[in-house]
Amino acid sequence: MNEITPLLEVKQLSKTFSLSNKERGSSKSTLKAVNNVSFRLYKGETLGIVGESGSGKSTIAKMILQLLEPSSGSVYFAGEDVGKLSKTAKKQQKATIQAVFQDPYASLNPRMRAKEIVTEPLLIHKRMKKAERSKRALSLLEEVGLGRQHLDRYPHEFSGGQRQRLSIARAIALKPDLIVCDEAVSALDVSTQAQILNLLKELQLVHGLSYLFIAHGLPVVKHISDRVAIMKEGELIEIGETKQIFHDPKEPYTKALLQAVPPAHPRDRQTN
Ligand SMILES: Nc1ncnc2c1ncn2[C@@H]1O[C@H](COP(=O)(O)OP(=O)(O)OP(=O)(O)O)[C@@H](O)[C@H]1O
Repeated sequence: MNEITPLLEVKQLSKTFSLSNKERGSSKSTLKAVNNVSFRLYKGETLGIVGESGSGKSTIAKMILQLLEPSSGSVYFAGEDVGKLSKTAKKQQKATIQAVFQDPYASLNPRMRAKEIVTEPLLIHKRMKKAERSKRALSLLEEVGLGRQHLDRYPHEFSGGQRQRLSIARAIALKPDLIVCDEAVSALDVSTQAQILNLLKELQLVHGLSYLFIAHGLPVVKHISDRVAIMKEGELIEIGETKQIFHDPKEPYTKALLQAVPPAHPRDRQTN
């Protein structure tokens, strides 16, 4: 990868879902969840992706994380077409792209202790022996502002913000290049949101991480994003420097989003 090769490049990415009869009345039909989306993300950069619920943000995230096959288009990582990699290369690449989701209750195994949760990726990718992993567990927790006293706790023994710190510790365990944050702070109250955003920024500086930061409202992405992309009904309708998007938006839809008090997402009812 040379200096100008983007870390991540999404080219004309589309995803169409077939809907069953039940979902769409009597006739079978399809839904274009993502339509011809292209963008680039560079090393050390944060790209915010904002759009209302159903605009296709998570579907893009899933295609980048190789959890969903694109219907057409490609995802390039460090200049390589992910769809064309061998099975082994794909597995290796998966380790370099990690994710933090909105609901740590759903993404953290309730029966695992914090020390096991944060080091499980190292076990899966056979990166370390047991003794080394225990040491790493503590350093990972410390990196996200938790401590020795948290090592043996289960997810339900943490607050919402602490659980998200745990998700972040797990996401950085394999020293990835990119973290996809899909509504990662949406369920948290405003002050906890700010703390988690600050933590993400610190980790970005220390580890040279890139973030794809997905949210349904613009305020959340304002202080973390270098650039912001706006999604509407599966299409990327505007992309620009954060300053430009906030102070000189081109699209009427972006202007409307800026004026809107973002509606509470149905999943945002969890309190800290
Ligand atoms: N597996 C699936 N089968 C059928 N339709 C799907 C599937 N996954 C997503 N969709 C539909 O695709 C569209 C885009 O969904 P997506 O989850 O990507 O949106 P989003 O912008 O992330 O919204 P949210 O913030 O609510 O998660 C929606 O209409 C959704 O119902």
